[in-house]
Amino acid sequence: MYIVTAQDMRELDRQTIERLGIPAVALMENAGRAIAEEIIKLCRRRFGGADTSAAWTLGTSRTVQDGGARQPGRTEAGALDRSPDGGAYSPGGTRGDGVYGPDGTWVGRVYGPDGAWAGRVYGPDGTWGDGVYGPDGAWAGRVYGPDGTQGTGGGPGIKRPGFTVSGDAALTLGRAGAEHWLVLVGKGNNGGDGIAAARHLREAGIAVTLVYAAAPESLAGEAALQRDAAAAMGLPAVVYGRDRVDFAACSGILDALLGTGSAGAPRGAYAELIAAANGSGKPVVSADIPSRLDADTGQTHKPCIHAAVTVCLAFLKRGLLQYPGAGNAGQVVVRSIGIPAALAREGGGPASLLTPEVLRTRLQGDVSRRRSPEGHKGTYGHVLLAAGSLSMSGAGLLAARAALRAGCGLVTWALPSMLLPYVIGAAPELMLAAAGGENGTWSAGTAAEVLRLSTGRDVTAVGPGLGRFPGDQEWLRALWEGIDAPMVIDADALNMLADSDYSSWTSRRHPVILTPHPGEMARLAGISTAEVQRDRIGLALAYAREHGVTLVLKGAHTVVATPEGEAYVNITGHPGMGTGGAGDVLTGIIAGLLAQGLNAAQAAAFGVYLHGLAGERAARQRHDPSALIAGDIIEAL
Ligand SMILES: NC(=O)C1=CN([C@@H]2O[C@H](COP(=O)(O)OP(=O)(O)OC[C@H]3O[C@@H](n4cnc5c(N)ncnc54)[C@H](OP(=O)(O)O)[C@@H]3O)[C@@H](O)[C@H]2O)[C@@H](O)CC1
Ligand SMILES: Nc1ncnc2c1ncn2[C@@H]1O[C@H](COP(=O)(O)OP(=O)(O)O)[C@@H](O)[C@H]1O
Ligand SMILES: [K+]
Repeated sequence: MYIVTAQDMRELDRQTIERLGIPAVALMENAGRAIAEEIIKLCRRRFGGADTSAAWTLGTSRTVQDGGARQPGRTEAGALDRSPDGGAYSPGGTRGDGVYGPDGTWVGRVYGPDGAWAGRVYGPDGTWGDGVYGPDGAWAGRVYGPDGTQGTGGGPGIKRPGFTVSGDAALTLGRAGAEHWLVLVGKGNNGGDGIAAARHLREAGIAVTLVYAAAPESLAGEAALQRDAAAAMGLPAVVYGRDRVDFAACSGILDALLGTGSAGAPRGAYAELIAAANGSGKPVVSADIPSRLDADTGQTHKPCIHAAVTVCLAFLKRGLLQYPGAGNAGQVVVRSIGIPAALAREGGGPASLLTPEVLRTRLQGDVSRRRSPEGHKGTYGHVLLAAGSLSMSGAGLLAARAALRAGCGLVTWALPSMLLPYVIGAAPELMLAAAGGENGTWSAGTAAEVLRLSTGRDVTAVGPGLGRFPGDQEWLRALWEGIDAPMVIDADALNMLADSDYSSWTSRRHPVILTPHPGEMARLAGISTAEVQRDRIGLALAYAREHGVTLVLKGAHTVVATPEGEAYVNITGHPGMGTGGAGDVLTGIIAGLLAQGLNAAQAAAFGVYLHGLAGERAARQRHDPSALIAGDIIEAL
């Protein structure tokens, strides 16, 4: 899934319209339909799947895969469901709508292999009874078996006749009459998308009222065409500031005020409508992006819409992945509107969301972690780790153990000799090597020993728990220039780099992966942490390209950027991972993957993805995610 800037989007739009000859209004129609469909899904979800109108077409079920393991909580194909506890799976991997957890709370819905909503729950034998009831006795919806049979009263299925007719299930809502949506319309194309959606909602029997932020006469182009079509259909419309808008009476709000063409803080009526929508307590669905979120950086202007769902059109916008904006977007659903992905590829490969599919296809990585039947420890590579000091020996231990759990064959951990007796036995699988440092700290003179130890090793990782010491920049330079294998550089070793003019060092034959958290990134780039966070994707891309390194900019939605100008944004992981040592674990994982032969981009991307997944898994095993500690991530790998 591609991630684009507003400028990329305008260019892709232009090419679709000019090169392919697809009229702009056709794209807007597609956008409107997609938004309406997502609103209808939201309406169904709100009633726990009790809506039966679409049930007469059969959904399919799918198993959500994450590189081999089933992954509850992430709907991969369309929706970025960030709730780690979003779904319940049957042993067969199917999940239904209206599924209730043991505590009586609704746990979510299921998507089929084609990305279509499966809608209902299947029993282990493939049949389903007429009603599924939650623990509180409320009816949770009806279920069809994979063969199209539907049971009654919990009994086995009744075969339906061979001839069936189905309607437009995606635009059908059984209890549509109970809904009334306000559609907030800006004067640009975002507003045009909203009006097109309103027409489709109306067709589905949902009452809509258009609320124009500006005089309707100010709309131009395709948006004006939509305005006229809506008027010709008799859609009720009011103008904010002139007519009364009753937020209390509506059941939901479509935010089509401002999209990728907007800039700065919202003005006048726009600001008032955004504040009123946020304060209404009603679910808000945003068209493309929440109004006044910066589509490129994720910065939010005041006020900015807080959406329950964002229906992002064509391609994922960068700002939807970057905080704070990501926190305003709710569930993000990316919907096609007829702009071919091939155009995005031609345009030089923008950033991608890090999914198993992207790992396999764009990065061409083997994410199976398969072992060869005739493999042995030598097959899977040897990591040398230079890490740990008296007050931070645990950082080295975490990184070393994580490398082993990532599957590499051997790990040698070089550490100050004074610490050696204390860590012997802490992880018996490790090999230990003393590298100077009688007082438990590193010294510049240990460079020669680390270089000697690196000979014949597949990768060297330096940094976790290293500390700073006199002459450390020259120490790192010696390793940089002398180690004839890929390197992973983390923690204090990054601070050494930040204090050095390392672009003047002899360039390396083998790749370097830097894994800074935002504070370390700030030092590397010579800017403030706030500036780093302002545009993480843009900064990572620029830094990786300029310095010829693979950069892993850590933090929520870690960005991996390559020297060739590609970026990957990861969405596995969760806030429980904000705990000391979690980054050391990542360093170990990436080094372990490099040792097994993955290239720098593959190891960084797959490492970040796995690290997040393991963190999610580990958190589920705790009573509360905040109890997670870094070692748990290793155990969950
Ligand atoms: N084929 C297509 O066309 C496709 C279009 N698509 C859709 O179009 C959207 C982009 O549309 P867009 O470029 O028209 O810009 P948009 O976001 O509606 O806003 C511009 C308007 O807002 C105004 N305005 C700006 N800043 C403001 C502020 N701070 N406070 C208040 N007002 C402000 C500005 O007014 P002005 O400053 O000119 O007075 C101008 O009138 C995109 O997000 C997607 O939804 C997609 O479906 C793909 C196909
Ligand atoms: N909110 C979050 N969501 C996802 N991942 C997170 C979150 N907070 C922290 N992490 C991950 O945890 C790790 C923390 O690394 P770092 O700050 O270097 O910790 P340490 O230096 O203690 O090892 C990073 O990989 C980061 O991406
Ligand atoms: K919007």
